[in-house]
Amino acid sequence: MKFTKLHGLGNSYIYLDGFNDAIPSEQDLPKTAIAVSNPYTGIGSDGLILILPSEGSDVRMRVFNNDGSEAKNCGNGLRCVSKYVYDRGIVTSTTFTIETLGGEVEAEVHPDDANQVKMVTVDMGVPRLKKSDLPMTGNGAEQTINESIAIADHQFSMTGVSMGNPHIIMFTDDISKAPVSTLGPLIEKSSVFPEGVNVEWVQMVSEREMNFKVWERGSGITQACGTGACAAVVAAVLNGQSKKDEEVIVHLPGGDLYITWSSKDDHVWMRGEAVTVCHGKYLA
Ligand SMILES: N[C@H](CCC[C@H](N)C(=O)O)C(=O)O
Repeated sequence: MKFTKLHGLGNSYIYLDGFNDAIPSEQDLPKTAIAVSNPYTGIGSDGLILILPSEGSDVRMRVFNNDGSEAKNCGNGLRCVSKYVYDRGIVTSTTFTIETLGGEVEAEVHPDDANQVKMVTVDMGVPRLKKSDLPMTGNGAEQTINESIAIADHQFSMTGVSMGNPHIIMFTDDISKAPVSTLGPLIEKSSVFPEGVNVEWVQMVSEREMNFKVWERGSGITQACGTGACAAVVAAVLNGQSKKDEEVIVHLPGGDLYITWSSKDDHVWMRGEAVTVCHGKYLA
């Protein structure tokens, strides 16, 4: 099986090109995601991403976490898919649309003088803020903004944001002390989140800068989460820590993303790198 490995700030996936190559059958996709993600017996990644033809958009992206579960969106994946389809001539324009389970987005690649794409901008659309959008249970308020929620004998102040996939954000004064590996999985699997959740901790540096760590639903600790960074900036604005229309630099473990929540159309814009690691043939 032919593949390409790409990463966005160290959040790497194995990409299969459904325009040019054969891809596994539907029922084999979860186990393929688990197998190729394994760093010892597979290729090593945070999951599997399919690049597919689309009925209504230019391209369709499907995302599988390294536990085989299918995600509804993936910001780093969208930037890498954008780089791939432009590099391979699957699209001929520098702007195009990508269909995801979480909705359609618009991407723009920024080729340099040598027509090489390093930076990509994605219009991630409108964040969804209702509890029912994640989904999540809670105190009955329609939105979860700095709401005190009890999980596993802990009390958390949480803000819930969906970017097509669910995110719960907590603010901390010291990101180095965020209990990502211990409390991340407990929150992810809590009954508060019937479909699971991506869990983010944020330390504000200023109105326009934050430090960020993530425990991803279905993949655990990753170097970066693009949808999570978007959700974190939305949460910061909702909590009065940042402002709409002001670009926020998000320092993730694997690098920086630039996020703006526009007041013009309520869309969230994400700008960041996309890197091709290798092309290969998976034989197992
Ligand atoms: N790493 C991805 C998020 C994957 C989300 C997935 N873990 C889920 O929603 O189940 C990103 O860059 O947005």
